[in-house]
Amino acid sequence: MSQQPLCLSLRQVRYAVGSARSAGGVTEILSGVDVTAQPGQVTVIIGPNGAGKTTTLNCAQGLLRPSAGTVELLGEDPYRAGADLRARVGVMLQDGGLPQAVPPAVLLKHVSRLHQNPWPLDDLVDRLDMSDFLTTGIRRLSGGQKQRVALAAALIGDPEVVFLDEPSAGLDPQSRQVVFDLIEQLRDQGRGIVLTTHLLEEAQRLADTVFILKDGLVVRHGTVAELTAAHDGAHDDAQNGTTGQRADGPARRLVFVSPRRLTPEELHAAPLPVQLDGAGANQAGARWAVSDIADPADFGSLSSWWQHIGLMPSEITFESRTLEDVFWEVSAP
Ligand SMILES: Nc1ncnc2c1ncn2[C@@H]1O[C@H](COP(=O)(O)OP(=O)(O)OP(=O)(O)O)[C@@H](O)[C@H]1O
Repeated sequence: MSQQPLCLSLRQVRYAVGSARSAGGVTEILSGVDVTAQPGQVTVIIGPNGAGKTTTLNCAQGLLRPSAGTVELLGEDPYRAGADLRARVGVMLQDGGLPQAVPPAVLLKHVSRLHQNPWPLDDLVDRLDMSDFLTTGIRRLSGGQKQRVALAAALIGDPEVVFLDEPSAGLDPQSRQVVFDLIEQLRDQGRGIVLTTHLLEEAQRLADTVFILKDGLVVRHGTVAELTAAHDGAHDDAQNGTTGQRADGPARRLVFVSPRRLTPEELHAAPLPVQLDGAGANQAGARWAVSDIADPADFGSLSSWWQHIGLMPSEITFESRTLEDVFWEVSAP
């Protein structure tokens, strides 16, 4: 990865709730998180529910004070910094946090007046395709429309760094495209964008750098190409983050269709991790994925396994390895 100045750095950030004297004791939510972001890049944080993504963003924005570690946002400690830093940062929270009684036009004009060099409102309305509902009370807007208002509110101050917590949650494909295009424009303008998402296709498409969080720790990080390569340049951040890479070159994902259900014993005997593809069920006709086929020996061992269990797949296809494959590898218990 190129070494540019950072717009955000979290080093060994810990965050705990509760106290030793309370009934539940202390619960550590972040256990030493390292995340960095550069201007002109989209940095994506992914991880299962409860991994600590929102808590990481909250520490990065100065909304929470870490119990240990350091946070620098545009060179300052965001928890102690004043209004000057806040004016350079845009934030779109997961629950929007929008006032319900006013229409978007009133809200955005008000927020715009709080900034010295606001983004021209007409341009933002145009880019986010908001003109149809600009004068409707926010309470009456659909989830996707509210989402776009929240994004506009995060951008109206013309920020250098933008935090977006699940920006495309609840959006239909067309609105999602509008938001994706805008995120790409923000990146091209040299802003730093840090976002969380559960949509791994979205992460794969937008991310310059991905951080995968699990149980309050970054378990892997790198570019999408690094994370999905056979011999990857991605960084294993936790001891258990390694995936046992072997050969150089692009890794492939093999998908086979099983004409019958596979037993737990058969799956246990597989030479490589075999997982149901997507949300499929273990039944006749199920699609099974093997996510890290790096050389012919892998294919040979799979073939021996099929022979051993007496299974003739009705279909075999190779696909490129995706971020979703990496996600499943590192999020397996
Ligand atoms: N103030 C708090 N007190 C107790 N537990 C908390 C608190 N804040 C967060 N948690 C817990 O910490 C864990 C991480 O929460 P966080 O919201 O950061 O996860 P997340 O990765 O953003 O999850 P999701 O994908 O569901 O949005 C969760 O188990 C959550 O319940």
